[in-house]
Order: sequence, then C-alpha cells, then structure tokens
Amino acid sequence: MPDIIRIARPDDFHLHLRDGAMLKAVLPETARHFARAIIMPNLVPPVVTAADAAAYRGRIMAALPEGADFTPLMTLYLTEETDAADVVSAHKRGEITAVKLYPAGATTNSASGVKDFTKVQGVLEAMAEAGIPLCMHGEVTDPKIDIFDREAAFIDRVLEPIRRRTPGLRVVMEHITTANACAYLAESQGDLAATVTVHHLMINRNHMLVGGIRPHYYCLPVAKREVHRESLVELVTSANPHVFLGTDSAPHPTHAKESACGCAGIFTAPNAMACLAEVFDEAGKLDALEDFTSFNGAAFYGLTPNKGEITLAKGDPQDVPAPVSVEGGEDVTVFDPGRPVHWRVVD
Ligand SMILES: NC(=O)N[C@@H](CC(=O)O)C(=O)O
Ligand SMILES: [Zn+2]
Ligand SMILES: [Zn+2]
Repeated sequence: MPDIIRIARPDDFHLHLRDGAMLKAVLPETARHFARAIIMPNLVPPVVTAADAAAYRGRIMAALPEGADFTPLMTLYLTEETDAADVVSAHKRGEITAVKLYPAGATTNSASGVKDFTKVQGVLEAMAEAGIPLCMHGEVTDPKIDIFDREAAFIDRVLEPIRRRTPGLRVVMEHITTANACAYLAESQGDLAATVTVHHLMINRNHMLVGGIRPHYYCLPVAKREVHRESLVELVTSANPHVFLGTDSAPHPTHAKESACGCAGIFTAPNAMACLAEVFDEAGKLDALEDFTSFNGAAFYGLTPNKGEITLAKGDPQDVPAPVSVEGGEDVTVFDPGRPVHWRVVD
C-alpha cells in the first residue's frame, strides 16, 4: 500500500453548517478539503421554501473565507405543507439539489418534520417526475420501537412502502448504520443510494457506552453493534456505485454535548478525510477511497466530478484537531476516533 495518495477533491453529501457564528466557525473546516456539500436544512426555523434556501445560500457564501472554492448544494426541509410547485421550480432554476425528509421528532431540529406520510405523497410524485432526489433520515419515531431498531423498522414500515407507491422516486438513505440498510441497498436497483458517515465506520455502541458514557459519540442514528460497523466498512469498500460519503458533520457547542441531556450530532469536518483514509487503508482498500468520496455521489446527483485534487499522506499518528472556537466564547469538540490516525491531508 502506498503512503501517499492523490484523489479528486471530495464532496460531502450530508453536512450541517448551522447559521450565524456557528456557520462562520465551521464552514472553513469543510471548505478546506471539500469542493461541494449537500447542506442540511434543519435550522430553527427550518429551510422550507425556495426563498429560504436562497437566503441561506447567501449567508453561507458570505461566511466563506477569502479565496475558498466551495459550492453549497441547497436542500429544502419537507413538511406536510410543502408546495410541490415551489420545489420543482426551485430545482429547475438550480437553487436546490434535493429535498430532505425528517420524520417528526426523529432527530435534532425535526419538530416540523412529517407525521403523516400520505400528506406528502403529492410532493413526492412531483419530485419523481422531475427527478429530484429525496434524502431521508431513516428512523421510525414509534416510542415502542427500541432506539437500536429504528432504522431497520423504518425500511420496512416507511421506506419500502414509499418507494412502492412512488415509482421513479430517487431516494438517498442518509447516514446508514445497519447491516439491514446495507442489504436493502444491495438488493435494490437504480433509484436508491445511501450515504455513510466517518464516525459510523469507526465506532460501535461499545465505544460510546463501555467504561463511561461518551457524549461526543452520541448521534442519530445511534451507533450499533460491531457487526453492523463491519457491514458498513464492507459496503463502502465494495465498489457499489450507489454508496458515497455524507459526513453528517453536525456541530453542537461542547457544553450542549457534555450535558445531562446531551444533544445528538458528531463534528467530523476537520478530520473526516484523514479518518477515512485510515479506515480504507486498514481494510486494504485505499484504492476504493476516491470512488466513495469523489465520484459516486457526484454521479448519482448528476454532477461533474471536481477538477482539483487533494493529497493524503501516511506517517506518525496525528493529534486530534483542537476544538473549533465559535465567536462569543463557545467551542465545538472534534471527533476523536479513539485510535491512532496515521493519515493527514497535505496542503
Ligand atoms: N445526526 C445527528 O445526530 N444530528 C444531526 C441531525 C441528523 O442528521 O439527524 C444534527 O443536526 O445535529
Ligand atoms: Zn439525520
Ligand atoms: Zn445530519
């Protein structure tokens, strides 16, 4: 295996940038390595109309460091009131790339999400017709379903029925965490894709819970058993063109994570590429990294691959990046995979 590799500049197909001071603090961390990212719309209040997305895009562009070469790909937050015509015209004008479905109450800032899926059927049909991808947070919210089973239950109860009644709908299963989701993707044809995060490739639920509770490993969907992590590594290194990187880098102030009721989300933007190189190298599949980070997602979304390249080099274990400071005194703790990472991005 080589100890230096060059790959086409990567894209992040699932990213939380937030707004205001937090946006200003975290955006440079992504723009440093990634050329484009799908920007999640779960602000408070959420990004629901084309006008909201255009305004948010403006705030992102204004927060970009001088000289940065980064394109935000905007999304709309699907609600039971979403207007199909607004979605389709925004997509035609190139103002949005996808629509995001959050089951109401499933995750951070999902209160405005969908409760009754029949109410969004008209929008989904219009999206299928126009070829607009639907990104899904795939977890049921039924209180009777154990939190570790919520992704698998979502596939049977929600995803499969939606796909059956909406032929042609292009769906991205976001941040998959289970062997069930890997198998469902492998059996499906054409219109289905999945993103995988960095952290779900590196940690299982033991890492979060054995020897003390580690709030910086808490995210949704929650990390599962080791066999599921192994399935994810196998999937991303398997040359399946419908799986690609979505970091789900989700910054929260350190104090909001280290709390009696810590919020869900892991901040991986600064070390995502280094960690991925470590995972792929360890699997003996470094040559599969570029498809996962730089080609598969672009192809699914109909984008041309990025022109520039980044270089990754292997050497002594690297320190975990320092917390990122936010104007006003807060900071955001960076994902610590809890084991040596020998790779780094060389500027
Ligand atoms: N993944 C998370 O645990 N949190 C995300 C929301 C999400 O992607 O579900 C966030 O916005 O903080
Ligand atoms: Zn989510
Ligand atoms: Zn997310």
